[in-house]
Amino acid sequence: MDGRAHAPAAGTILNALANERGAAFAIDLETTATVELDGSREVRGEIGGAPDADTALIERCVELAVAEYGDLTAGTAGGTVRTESDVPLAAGLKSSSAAANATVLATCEALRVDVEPLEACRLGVRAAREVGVTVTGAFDDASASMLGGVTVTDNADDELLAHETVEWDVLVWTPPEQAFSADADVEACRKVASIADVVCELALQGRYGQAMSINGFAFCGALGFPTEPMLEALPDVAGVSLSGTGPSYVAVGERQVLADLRDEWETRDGTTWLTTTRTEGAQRG
Ligand SMILES: Nc1ncnc2c1ncn2[C@@H]1O[C@H](COP(=O)(O)OP(=O)(O)O)[C@@H](O)[C@H]1O
Ligand SMILES: O=C(O)C1=C[C@@H](OP(=O)(O)O)[C@@H](O)[C@H](O)C1
Repeated sequence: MDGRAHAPAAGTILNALANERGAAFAIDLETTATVELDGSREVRGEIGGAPDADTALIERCVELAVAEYGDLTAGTAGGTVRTESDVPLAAGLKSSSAAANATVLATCEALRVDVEPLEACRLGVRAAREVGVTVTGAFDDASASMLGGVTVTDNADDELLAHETVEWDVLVWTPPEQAFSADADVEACRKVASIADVVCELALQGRYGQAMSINGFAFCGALGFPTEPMLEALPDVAGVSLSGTGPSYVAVGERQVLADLRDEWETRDGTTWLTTTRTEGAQRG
């Protein structure tokens, strides 16, 4: 019983580490998961190109999806899961959400069951909480990846507050470091909670660019990332922010403005992508 699915990465509008409310937008980088269920009673995970990375998240996603939707008497417990990804791991671009969503959907495909997208998304969030790769559950990132477009969420109860389709050009810069969400300084983030409340209000009003830039300054301050990349982007972009807990930065705005900014961001080490938002979220097949 085989299944395959893919899910996009995302960039940040509001980091949920301050007040558990978050907002994110799907971007055109993606992760593909392939699941084979063989009744072997154990799930073995593999991450393409990263043999030493932690496979607990995708293994737990398969286990939970089989337990929830599989017929265990039909020999579905156990098997293999493999991801292939364009999304750098632990770079603030929601590699974990993309991997979890793709894996849950690939398992549903292998089981030949239809599951409502937000239900599948919440299962991946549960897996992320159980294996400890998240602080709040990151339903903001997971829902943006699952649905496409922008989502605003309350991660305290995995509630979707807003979902909007957007078509933006996006510039991403990923320095050559990693920053695992589970290691983030949550106490420092909580100090900017009153600023995060304002960012949330702006996001709920659809003022995403302003929301992003305020988020960026607040969380660069709280997490100790430089604001220079943001100042290089402003005032010409519509919005710019540290993405997630870093180290990546994302900017949105006119394509030519972003192309000029890319020339500046490219003088630093790392990788830049001039890409777009994704209106279509995670898909089976
Ligand atoms: N392609 C992938 N396949 C399987 N697991 C992945 C993949 N990408 C990320 N993960 C899981 O997510 C963890 C990183 O999550 P996190 O620190 O939140 O980074 P990000 O901001 O990229 O989501 C990794 O340690 C790994 O467990
Ligand atoms: O673990 C979490 O609860 C979160 C991690 C952060 O994202 P990254 O995983 O991209 O750093 C953050 O932006 C998100 O709102 C919540």
